[in-house]
Amino acid sequence: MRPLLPFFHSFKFKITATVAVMVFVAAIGVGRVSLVIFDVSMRQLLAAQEMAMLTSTAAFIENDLHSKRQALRLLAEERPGHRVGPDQIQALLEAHRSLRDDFYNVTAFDTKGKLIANLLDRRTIGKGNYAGRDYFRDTMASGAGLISAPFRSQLSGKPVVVITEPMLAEDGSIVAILVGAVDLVRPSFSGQMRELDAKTGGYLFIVAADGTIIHHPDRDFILRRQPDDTGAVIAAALASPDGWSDDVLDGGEPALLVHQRLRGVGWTVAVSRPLQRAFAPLTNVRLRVLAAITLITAFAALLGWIITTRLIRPLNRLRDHVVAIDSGTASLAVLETERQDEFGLLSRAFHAISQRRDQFEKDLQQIATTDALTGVHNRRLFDAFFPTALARGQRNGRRVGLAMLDLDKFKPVNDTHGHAVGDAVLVEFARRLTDSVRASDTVARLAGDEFVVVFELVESYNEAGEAGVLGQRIIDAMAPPFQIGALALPMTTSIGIALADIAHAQPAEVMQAADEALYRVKAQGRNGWLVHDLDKALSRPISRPAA
Ligand SMILES: Nc1nc2c(ncn2[C@@H]2O[C@H](COP(=O)(O)OP(=O)(O)OP(=O)(O)O)[C@@H](O)[C@H]2O)c(=O)[nH]1
Repeated sequence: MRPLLPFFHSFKFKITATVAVMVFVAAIGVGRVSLVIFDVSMRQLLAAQEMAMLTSTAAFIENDLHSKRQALRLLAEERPGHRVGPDQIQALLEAHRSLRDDFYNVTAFDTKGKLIANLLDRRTIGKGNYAGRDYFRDTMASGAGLISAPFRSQLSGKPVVVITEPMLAEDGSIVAILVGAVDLVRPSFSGQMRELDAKTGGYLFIVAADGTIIHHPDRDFILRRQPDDTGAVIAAALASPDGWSDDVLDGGEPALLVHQRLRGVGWTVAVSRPLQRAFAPLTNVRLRVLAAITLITAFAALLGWIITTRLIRPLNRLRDHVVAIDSGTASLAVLETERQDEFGLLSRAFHAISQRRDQFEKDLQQIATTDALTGVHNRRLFDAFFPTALARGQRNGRRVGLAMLDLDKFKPVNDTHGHAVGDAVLVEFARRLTDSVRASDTVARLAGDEFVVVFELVESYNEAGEAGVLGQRIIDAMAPPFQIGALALPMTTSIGIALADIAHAQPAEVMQAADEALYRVKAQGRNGWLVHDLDKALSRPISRPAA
């Protein structure tokens, strides 16, 4: 399993995370703005709905009041005869008992304010005087019917509004005033209003222009003027003829208030709904928007992942190429792509850098393994190469030979002609040595005037002979004097050759054998070669005297 940490550090993950975060932020932003717009529109829509319902309720109440006035007016016009007395009016009222559908009670007063008829209770006739009542005085003064302000009835003790209608004589003078009382606790329109209350989850109330409550679901509020609990709501309802607001506190809770004024009577009908319930659909929408944002973000992350995976494919290929080149399973050529995008540029740049580095490594290798003076291999290369050459020979069944060479009497050259001439002699020696061996043989300078040649023998049945040929060829190559400037220096070399044993030979052993052979040639007068065969079958050291 791949470790998790590199995954989180991966370019793909970072891009995907960036895309997801950007989409999330954008979705949140768009979502919020949309929600605000939606919220405002929704509030306006809800308020408009409420207003439409309220308008129909207001129309219903106005119609109801109108029909009540109409009923009283018709009654007033049914004046019984020329001389109208209390008994006739009482009889008239009792003949229209259906008035109780519209009114809690209907009474009649004479022009002095004396009660002369009572549909509900005859016994009160003649008792009390109502001349001081506003509705009586105003009706007498104007000669026209009216709808009173709300008050508590002296007769019934109920909170009422009364509708008045003067009964006129033929000459137009007022004979009596008919008064229909509407019970505010049980008005005939209350059924309609209760229905409205239930529908809205809030409540409906009616308030007079002076703030006196005419209708309220809490009966204790009726006839009270702006009680503390609902004061703010009532003040807001009275503030304008009609409209809505959603920043009113009703009983400490934010409420949506919609209100409309009844033109005929100046009352205000209003609905108050707790905002939380009114805007419950908004909460649902918010949750849905949140779910949508989560889905969009997840989708964007997935899309980002897929796209990034596709986009960075060339980068992965480039990485694979670099890994393959590094492990030696591919050549630098795989980096030479035709792509024209950034990955193509990067790949070609890698190719150029790698080529330069390769060349540099080769140069470095060359410098590290070449003898600076003579240009042949140096000791470092020999030390690394010789054991592998031996092993390869053992694998292939080919014997390996090692010739160890040392210039004879080189010190006097230095001493006599100087170090520079000595250097030139070494260079010339190396050149002749290289020319006299096969291209497949390896020449190296170990130190000072010591050189070696590593060679693989071809004629396996006559290795010693072949080695001798090589030795002699080198001796012959050195025979002509070394021409160094004007100097012609006669130089010779001594050569010790060791033939490695195929089965067992170790580098040190072979080197020692070659060294011993060289020592023996030196001891025998130099300028010659000697072969030392390490093979058990050919244990007899073969030597040839120097020519
Ligand atoms: N010019 C020059 N001389 C070097 C260099 N390296 C070593 N030498 C000298 O090479 C000489 C090697 O001398 P030897 O091999 O010990 O002695 P020789 O005179 O060759 O005697 P034999 O080998 O016994 O014949 C020494 O004088 C070193 O100072 C070099 O790079 N350039």
